[in-house]
Amino acid sequence: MNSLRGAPAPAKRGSQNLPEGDKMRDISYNRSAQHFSCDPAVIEKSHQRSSAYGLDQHDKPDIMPLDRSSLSLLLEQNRVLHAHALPVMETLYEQIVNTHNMVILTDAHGVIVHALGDDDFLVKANRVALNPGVTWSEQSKGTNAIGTAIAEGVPTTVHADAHYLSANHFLTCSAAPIFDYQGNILGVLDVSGDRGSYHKHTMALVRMSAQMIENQLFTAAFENAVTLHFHSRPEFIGTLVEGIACFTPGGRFLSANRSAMFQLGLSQAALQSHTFSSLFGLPLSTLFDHYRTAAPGLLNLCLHSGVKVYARAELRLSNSVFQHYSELPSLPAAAVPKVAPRRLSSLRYLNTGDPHMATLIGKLDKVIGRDIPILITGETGTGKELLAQAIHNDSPRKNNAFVAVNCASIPETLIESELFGYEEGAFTGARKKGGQGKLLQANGGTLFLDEIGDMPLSLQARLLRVLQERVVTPLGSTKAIPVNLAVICATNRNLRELIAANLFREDLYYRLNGLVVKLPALRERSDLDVIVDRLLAEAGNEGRCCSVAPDIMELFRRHSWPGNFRQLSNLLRTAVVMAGEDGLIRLEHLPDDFLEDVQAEPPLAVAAVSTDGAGSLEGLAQAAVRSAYEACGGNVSATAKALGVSRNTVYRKLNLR
Ligand SMILES: Nc1ncnc2c1ncn2[C@@H]1O[C@H](COP(=O)(O)OP(=O)(O)OP(=O)(O)O)[C@@H](O)[C@H]1O
Repeated sequence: MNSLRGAPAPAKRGSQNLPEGDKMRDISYNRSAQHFSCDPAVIEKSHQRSSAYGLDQHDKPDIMPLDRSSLSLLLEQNRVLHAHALPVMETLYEQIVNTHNMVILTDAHGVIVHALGDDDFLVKANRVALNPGVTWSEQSKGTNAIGTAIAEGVPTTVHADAHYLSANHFLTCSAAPIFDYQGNILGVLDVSGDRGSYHKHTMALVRMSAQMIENQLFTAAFENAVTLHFHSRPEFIGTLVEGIACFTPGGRFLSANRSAMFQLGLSQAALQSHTFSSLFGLPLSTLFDHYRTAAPGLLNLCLHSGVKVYARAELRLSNSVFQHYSELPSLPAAAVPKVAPRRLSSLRYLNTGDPHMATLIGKLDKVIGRDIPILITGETGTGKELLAQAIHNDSPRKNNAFVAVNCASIPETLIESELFGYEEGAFTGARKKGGQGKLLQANGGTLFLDEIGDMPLSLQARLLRVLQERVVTPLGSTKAIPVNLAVICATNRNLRELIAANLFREDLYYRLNGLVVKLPALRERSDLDVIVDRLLAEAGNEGRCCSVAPDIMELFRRHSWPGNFRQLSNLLRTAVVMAGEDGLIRLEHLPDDFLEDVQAEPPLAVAAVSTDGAGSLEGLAQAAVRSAYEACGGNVSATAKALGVSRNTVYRKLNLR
């Protein structure tokens, strides 16, 4: 049987033929169940069509399925739809199990591809053939949810005697079309059941499930694209209402789902002439830079309408595109893997040209994924935690938790329960249900023990046991729970000295130091220019580029940076704001305390800047303050505000007192 012959093409997405205003209404997610349930006008129109197809209400329905070879062809033709729909159908079925209902997937012509159902209803369903290979187009069965949803291109409920054929009056059915990214119907998701099982929320469930399948098909359709998930509320990212838009690696718009069109206020056709930067006012490279950081959060973007949205991007690019974007200025050719991974490496992001860092990353690359304990040393703010997160991100454990514990910041009395967890009532003040503990939270992932040198001796013994035996026994419990975790430790203290002073266990030290890497201090790094550019790009200046004046860069090179990255990053963030529209960071944009530190540094450090009196640092500072003072019409308070320094500093620099 091929009931499809002669059947009119399924409707496009309902909005496609509507004027612009109506399109927007359609994609505005009218959540009212009534909007789609058993609309009398829709049913009436469908009954007229059914009669025009020559059907009689008392006809016996055609329940013959396709023959075996046509059925396999049908399954093959709908393989992708079926693969994406199946998990969604199973979840939907879990919601309605034991309610005398079936979940049905059809192709674009209403032929059933797959059905899941309650046993008792299946018997009845068999009578009307809600089985694979049977068609439920309007031409074949008259008015019914599947066929009518296809004909109308909208979610449709057909209840009881709203069905055209009296043989189907015992049914209640809610169906939602599944569209591809061009608005063509790919198939229909339907829940059909005994009329007594009607529930007003069924349609909402079906529509949400169809939307879920659409979103999955949408992202799968753009294998080699940059996919942006966005919404004005961060909690909605990853949900059905998120906007999804795809771009070519060069930034050209490819396609958007309904929510994206609604949020952008543009139809699919209007979006075709857009690019990522025309829609979001930023170059696409912003995304690539953002995702090279070890722990990228949500992006803040601004739509061309001025609405602020949060976004998460997926950069599913081919190797060549990945290399184009990930090549770092100083990366030696030999260090670029022949076959680059398909996602951006966090470790490579940290390799900005300093040879010491390149060697360190090379060593880490070799041990990653081998569960060799890593000990990171280095001064405060050199990026120990960032490096630990990058190691985790590049490891096979990346999809599991990265749990960081700062051993110095947790009171000694709490660190045991914090790490090992506790049973209900293990100690006074213990939470009712007990606590899981960081070791168990990190199970399957990576545990980062920061400031390990500050871990109390008594706990060092317990930690050693966990690392040796790979089991955790929560406080107050006798049950040992197996754990599988990678351990990365960090310290800015000298553990050997602590061992000599009997403050750190030697056996634990040897357990933890599978590979010891020392992060260089910022003043020792040769890639300060690249680092400054990166931090400036991250600091952002409402889309404008910011740079550092050459004399200030020289100052940076000579500063000792006791706070390392933390200090530089904070300083630049403030300086970017102070520089404002100007975009060039000059002396007057640097904070007072930094200038004072620089002046207090040994003369050698300042000497290069101060070749003569006028060019001295103090001279530069005075000139900067004087020019700001003049620009502010001699107003000390305004000058101080403009420079971000205290009024006293202005007085001092200008010798006004
Ligand atoms: N390579 C880097 N590029 C950009 N930012 C960095 C880099 N390394 C560190 N930072 C930033 O510097 C700050 C300090 O980094 P992090 O906390 O990793 O340092 P740390 O060595 O663990 O510090 P502490 O010893 O004080 O705990 C963070 O804001 C981090 O994002």
